[in-house]
Amino acid sequence: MQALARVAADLALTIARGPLGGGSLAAEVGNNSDGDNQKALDVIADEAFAAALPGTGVRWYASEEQEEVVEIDADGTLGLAIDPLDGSSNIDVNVSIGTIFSIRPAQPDAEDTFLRPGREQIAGGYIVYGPMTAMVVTFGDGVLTFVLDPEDRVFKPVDSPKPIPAATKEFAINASNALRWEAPVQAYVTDCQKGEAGPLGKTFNMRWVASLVAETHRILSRGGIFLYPGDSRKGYEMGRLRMVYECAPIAMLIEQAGGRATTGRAPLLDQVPDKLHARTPLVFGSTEEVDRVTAYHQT
Ligand SMILES: O=P(O)(O)OC[C@H]1O[C@](O)(COP(=O)(O)O)[C@@H](O)[C@@H]1O
Ligand SMILES: [Mg+2]
Ligand SMILES: [Mg+2]
Repeated sequence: MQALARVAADLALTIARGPLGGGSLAAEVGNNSDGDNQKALDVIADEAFAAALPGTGVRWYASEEQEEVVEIDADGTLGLAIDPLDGSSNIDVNVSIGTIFSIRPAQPDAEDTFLRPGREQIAGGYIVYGPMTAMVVTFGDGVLTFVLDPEDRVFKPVDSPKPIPAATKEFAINASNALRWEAPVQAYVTDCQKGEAGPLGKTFNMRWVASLVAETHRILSRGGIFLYPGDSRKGYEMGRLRMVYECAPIAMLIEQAGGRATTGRAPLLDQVPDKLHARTPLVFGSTEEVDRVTAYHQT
């Protein structure tokens, strides 16, 4: 955790300086294993986290930016899966971005460490680089929040978020894909949009930041429901978000904060990914609405 915090404090400074560091942090520098464009900051973040890990007890390092698991220390007891830079499309528009991490017991086999249910995580969390930089983490017994003090560059504990309210009137989904969603998701969002006169009987607000960390931070702060379902675009049958280093740690945090996280159909933390970069549909947030989405999938 100290190594993660040190790198995060450095990244927060790099991000805050933007172009003052020389060159664009959003410059395209290649493609990752998922076919995504890699931005300069994706690579800077990945290299910085990997370089900070020797001697910390981490054996296996799995990153969105690397095709395969990397061995750090052969005698380490932990596996670290990481999305070094989440919300890459927001780097050059000065909107919140983040890092998502998941810590697991190391297994003898590199991939087998991560191809297991999210319930086996030791810790899950994120760092959000926004108007303030904060680290939010769970070790399986509630949620802890630390804010980076820019004056001395130390992460300091602050009050934990209150439990996520069970009821909400705010949903988050990339509505540009509406015509391609599966029928249950189309039906649910249409019913949200019908407002008070519709079957849900309340008027909803909508948000879409396009940074999973920022959406999670908002939902931990005031509730809400987030959906990234599968859709009919090629390669998006299972949505966009990756199970091992995006969805599993976020789901652990959300459950620890009293919310719910599912695939739309079943608890996310019970699912077993079939490959390191496997995608999964993700629905999480306030329990009443997440349960409602599950019910729409059952009818
Ligand atoms: O551009 P879209 O389809 O709205 O997707 C936005 C989602 O993609 C992501 O940016 C994916 O993460 P990366 O930036 O790490 O690839 C999420 O943070 C966000 O929720
Ligand atoms: Mg991401
Ligand atoms: Mg990323």
